[in-house]
Amino acid sequence: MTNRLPQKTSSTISTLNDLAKLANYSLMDTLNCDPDATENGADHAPRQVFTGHYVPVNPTPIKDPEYVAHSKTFFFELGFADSMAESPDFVRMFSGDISQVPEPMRKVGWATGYALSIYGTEYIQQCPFQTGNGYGDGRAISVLEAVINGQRWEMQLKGGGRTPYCRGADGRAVLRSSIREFLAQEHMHALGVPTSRSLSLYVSKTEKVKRPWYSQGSRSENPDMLISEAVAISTRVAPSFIRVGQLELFARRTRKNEHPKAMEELEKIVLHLIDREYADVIDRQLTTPEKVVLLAREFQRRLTSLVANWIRVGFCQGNFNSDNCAVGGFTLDYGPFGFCDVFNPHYQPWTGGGHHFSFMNQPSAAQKNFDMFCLALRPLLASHQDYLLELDEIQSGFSTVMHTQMDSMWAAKLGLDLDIGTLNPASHKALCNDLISELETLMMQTPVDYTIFFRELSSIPNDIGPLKKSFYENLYNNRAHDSDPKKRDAKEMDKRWTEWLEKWKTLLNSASDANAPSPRSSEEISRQMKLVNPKYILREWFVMPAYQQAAAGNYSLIRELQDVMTQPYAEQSKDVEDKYYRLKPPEFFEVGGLSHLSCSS
Ligand SMILES: Nc1ncnc2c1ncn2[C@@H]1O[C@H](COP(=O)(O)OP(=O)(O)OP(=O)(O)O)[C@@H](O)[C@H]1O
Ligand SMILES: [Mg+2]
Repeated sequence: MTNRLPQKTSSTISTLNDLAKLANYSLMDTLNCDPDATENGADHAPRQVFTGHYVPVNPTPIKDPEYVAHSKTFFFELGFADSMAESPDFVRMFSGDISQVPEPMRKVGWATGYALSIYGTEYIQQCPFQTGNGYGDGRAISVLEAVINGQRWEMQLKGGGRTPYCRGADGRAVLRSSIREFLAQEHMHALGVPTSRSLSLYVSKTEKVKRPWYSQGSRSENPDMLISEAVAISTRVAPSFIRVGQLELFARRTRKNEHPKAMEELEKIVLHLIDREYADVIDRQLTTPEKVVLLAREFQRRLTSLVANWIRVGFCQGNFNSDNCAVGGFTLDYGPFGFCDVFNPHYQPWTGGGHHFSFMNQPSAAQKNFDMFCLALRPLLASHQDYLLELDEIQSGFSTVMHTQMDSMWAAKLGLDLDIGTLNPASHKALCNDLISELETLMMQTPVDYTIFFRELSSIPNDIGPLKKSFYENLYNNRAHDSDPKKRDAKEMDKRWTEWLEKWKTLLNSASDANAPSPRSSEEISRQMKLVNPKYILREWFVMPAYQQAAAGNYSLIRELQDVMTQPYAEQSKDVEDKYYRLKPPEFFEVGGLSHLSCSS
């Protein structure tokens, strides 16, 4: 199994038959199948799965599927013709009916089991059997692995019906949550943040399910009604969908010696993961312990970089459990996520998510997932003390690596170069750190719109006038009652902002002074800053009208958001700017479904 298989050289895939020729099922062909599974994939009732890496299971098609959207960008990257998205056989397959797919595609999909840790604590009670054997892809079913232009991709239906891991739920996703995930994945990709991708989205014209949700304008924290919503199937695509929780499942079984093949299954999944996600950086010839240590180092690099990127763009993964943490190091599961409007380190879009998964705590949440990942690898190094020590070292170095990533992320957002050859690099770094921490305080106290603030700063304004476009005056006025005298006086605040701006400029200038190896012009700094500080962000109050209109069969806002949000760094038209480069209107604060979500499915 390798990612470098013979492939089609021509990049045009115009029909499902063209795509079928690229099918290559590495997971089903090399990993262990659950021996208790039914052969025909009609395995939809909740049950315990004791062994094996996957359960063959057929998706349940949605009734009367209708095309909603496909990602033109991703189709283009894959070499897919746009016309395919609405062609009957493609629609049939990606709305859940794989009974007629052309060979060598297979007429059976697969779901995988995984374990759950929340912020570093192992859970089994969410599993209805209290054993952890019922937990896994409850409504995500993979239907294809294909090698396209040298890259292996797995295509997975979300909302594809019940699997043995459904824990009694319906296996469905509703149109609302599917639109959110569909738009967010492609937006994140355009922002330069590693992510699963969106392929297609189809809705049922006739099939509905009930979900708890908020009544119009509700300010309550939890949903106050049940609504009936159309079901949808979106297809997401990634090199693999292996999660930290998946490694944990096999490691826990190994630790408890649950069955004779436990260790073998753990090793197999880890080696499979390396082939799927790390083949370019981990040599196939190495021994397992050597590979494991390299894997830990590389995953740590990817994970810390991912989280720094999340913070760069204002993204919060409100439910960063180990089962929502892809070991490939990309963003996975856009359920209780959100992009912050107002900068708030404690921002958490999901009411059930808790402070541990809030915006600025994501580095710690990532560390907890990394700890669980390392714990899962340990059985593979049990008889190799030296490698175990190396793993320990990597694990304990997490916060240092994370800090370095965060420092360079903030420096990039501020147009600063941490590594410039000034006379005293240590004092330069200390000045940068002071500047960043003062900025955090100011952004919080004012408060500012995170995206607009950094975008305005990217124009390197002469005074704080342009930055004030990002100030939430209404919130500021409310805080005028605050007992802290520093916050009481708007003039005092302006003064602090002005001082901060001056300090920032001094640092910018020192970075482009004559002593620097390659001084940068202001234009160049501004241009670079605009490549890391997006102008357009997928704010929840942009998405809500899109899914509301879609529920009435109008998909035009989805298309508009696809256009705008896949060029987040570009200066777009005046109309787009007026509509999408704006502070969050006061009436949207504290509104259920907009400012916070209680569940996402
Ligand atoms: N309607 C549903 N039917 C069956 N299983 C579900 C349903 N909703 C969620 N689940 C399962 O519950 C678990 C936790 O839910 P979570 O919200 O993280 O999932 P998700 O958004 O479906 O998952 P993911 O994107 O991580 O595959 C997942 O294993 C998921 O498959
Ligand atoms: Mg999930």
